[in-house]
Amino acid sequence: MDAIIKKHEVERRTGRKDRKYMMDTLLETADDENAEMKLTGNGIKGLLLKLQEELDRVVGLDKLVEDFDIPNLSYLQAVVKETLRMHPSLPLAFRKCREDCVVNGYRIPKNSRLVLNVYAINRDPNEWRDADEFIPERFLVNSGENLAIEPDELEAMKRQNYCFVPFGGGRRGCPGAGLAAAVLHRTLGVLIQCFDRKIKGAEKLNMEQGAGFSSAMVHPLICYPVMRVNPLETAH
Ligand code: HEM
Repeated sequence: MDAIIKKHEVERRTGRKDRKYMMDTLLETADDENAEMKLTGNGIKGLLLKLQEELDRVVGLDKLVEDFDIPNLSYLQAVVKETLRMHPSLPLAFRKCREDCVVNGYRIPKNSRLVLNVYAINRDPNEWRDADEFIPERFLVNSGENLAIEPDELEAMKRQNYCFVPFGGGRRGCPGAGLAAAVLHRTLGVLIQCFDRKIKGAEKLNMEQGAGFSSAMVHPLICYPVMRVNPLETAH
């Protein structure tokens, strides 16, 4: 993989290229400093305070977040969705075409290998307002964007015209989506409920995402947890 990336990088930089492949698009995105919103320390602080306010109001301070609390934590759900939209763990999904077909005017011959660019679909500027900005509010019911959180994830995706596909879609869509969502909400909920955090280098925080087949950050985020409330103690 390193060799393929290197070859594309060399060809791109020396202008020796007559065709553009998906790898080139991914490399361009990695190079473009405007392609990724850089969340500031203050931006993250405001977001975390909003999450803590919701958790305190809905769950309280004397018990941990539980599964049955999740439907009432709309902002937490919106943050998880917006994170998966901007940073899908698998930015590409793969298919093989079983018969000749035409999609959007493009003829796709039988047996073609297809790579679906989940990253680009989730940030399609025709579907998303300010597509490269982290705006969890877009998923809230009153956002006016018709992307509101719905109990039936697959139905919601269909209505959104498949513009939000962090778990892929169709028959080979991720079968672990429900489990992943449950674990993400509960884990993130408990972490934010119980801890504040000190971010190393918060003043020049950079959320830039690297190129590649998993969504690693270019600059790893290092946080130190600071106990905020301990519901396990408060309960006794
Ligand atoms: C945040 C967590 C996760 C994300 C973002 C994610 C995303 C994805 C994506 C994009 C695909 C490809 C779907 C497609 O080609 O249409 C996939 C496939 C798959 N995922 Fe996940 N996944 C997650 C968690 C999980 C978990 C927890 C499990 C199992 C417990 C799981 C099991 C699978 C399996 C077995 C496939 C292959 C399905 C097939 O080829 O038919 N995933 N996942």
